[in-house]
Amino acid sequence: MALAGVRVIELAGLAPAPFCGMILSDFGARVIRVDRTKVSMAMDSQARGKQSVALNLKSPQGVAVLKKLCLQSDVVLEPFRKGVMEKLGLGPEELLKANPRLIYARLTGYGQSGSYAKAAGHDINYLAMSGLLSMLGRSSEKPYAPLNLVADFAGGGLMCALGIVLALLERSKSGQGQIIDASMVEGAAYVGSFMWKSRSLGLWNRPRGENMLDSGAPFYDTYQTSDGKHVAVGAIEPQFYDQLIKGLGLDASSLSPQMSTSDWPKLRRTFTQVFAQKTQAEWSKIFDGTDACVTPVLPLDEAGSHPHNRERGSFMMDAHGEVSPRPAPVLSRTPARPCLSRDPVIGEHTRSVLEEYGFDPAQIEQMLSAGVVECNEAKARL
Ligand SMILES: C[C@H](CCC[C@H](C)C(=O)SCCNC(=O)CCNC(=O)[C@H](O)C(C)(C)COP(=O)(O)OP(=O)(O)OC[C@H]1O[C@@H](n2cnc3c(N)ncnc32)[C@H](O)[C@@H]1OP(=O)(O)O)[C@H]1CC[C@H]2[C@@H]3[C@H](O)C[C@@H]4C[C@H](O)CC[C@]4(C)[C@H]3C[C@H](O)[C@]12C
Repeated sequence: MALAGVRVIELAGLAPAPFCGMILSDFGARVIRVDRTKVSMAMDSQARGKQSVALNLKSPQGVAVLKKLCLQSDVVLEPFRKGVMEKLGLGPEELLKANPRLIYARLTGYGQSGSYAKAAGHDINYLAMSGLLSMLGRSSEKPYAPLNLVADFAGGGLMCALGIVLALLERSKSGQGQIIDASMVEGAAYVGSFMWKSRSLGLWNRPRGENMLDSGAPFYDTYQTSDGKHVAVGAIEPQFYDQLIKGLGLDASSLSPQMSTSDWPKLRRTFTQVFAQKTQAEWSKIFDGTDACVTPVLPLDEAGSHPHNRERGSFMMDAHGEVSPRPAPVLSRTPARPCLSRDPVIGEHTRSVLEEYGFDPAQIEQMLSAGVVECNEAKARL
């Protein structure tokens, strides 16, 4: 796998950093998640392939353990508010001095500088600060955050993984590590570069929800079908739009021109009425195999069984029968090989990892009784 041999220490966080760690793990990195002690249940739903070490970083010995782990690792990934790691004596200066090859990835909302750097926040706040949230939502409605996809995952976890891979690539030439300041505001904004750079094309001149790609255009929207399901329509180019009109059984000469924005509400009403006359499956029968750009809106539990996705194996099932997306993209020689067994129990690998990183059994026992570390191998066997 592409990242085989790369060792990552991931400090347990909420959603973006776990996703970043899971990507690295799916593509072959060894990811050790450092959890807090005295936590009853792991809240990391993106723990695939990771190991868990439970370590109390509020004790000097716990900090020393983390330093030792980082000394023999390639990447440390931290998801805390600015200043938390420094307060623990685990700041980048300290860790990079000990291991100059270390890649120190800091995944935060607002970045490591600026007046918001220390403020709490979540996806919706970062998306708002990126400028993008102002563009999301239907006409005459307030801005709407599309789940926590854009800042937490696209601009956060994924962008941080890109930073780590870039830093690993660069290290193969320079031999040196570096610090990654991954701000979700900036990552989200960067993912949205098209929106900035296409303003000159007039793509966003109209109010929110009234432009071509923000649900303003009737040929770029979703419609309800007679069985209460939905289809997605993305027929932008004239040759594809013609096929949409044909599939809907409409007469093009009786409709206003596709790009006549003032006629869009009327056209939308027509499309709404027509789509409501057949079931989703009936529309699929009509549009599959055409270039009309009409697809069913699939719920999560149907996406995996759609023939196209099944043919490609786009979704996979783990040992517990849970279906989730196969890692993307697909690399021809060194594809991801995601772990299919269960997620780790908190502290399941404390003992084995510490032994591997050079702690002797007596030291581990002492740390266990002092509450510096926690081992839960037994719980994992239940
Ligand atoms: C699934 C839900 C997730 C939703 C995602 C949400 C939409 C997001 O946007 S996530 C992105 C959040 N932002 C960031 O990650 C940016 C960077 N980070 C931060 O800004 C902050 O970390 C913070 C704002 C996110 C959190 O601030 P906080 O003050 O809590 O923490 P920090 O200042 O960073 O300091 C960390 C302190 O912890 C110490 N630490 C760390 N590791 C250790 C260790 N190993 N040992 C000892 N100490 C450690 C560190 O030293 C710091 O200490 P100090 O403060 O003293 O310096 C989930 C969101 C909410 C969840 C639910 C909720 O938790 C309630 C229930 C809990 C229950 O257990 C399970 C069910 C819940 C309902 C739970 C369910 C889900 O998980 C959630 C819904």
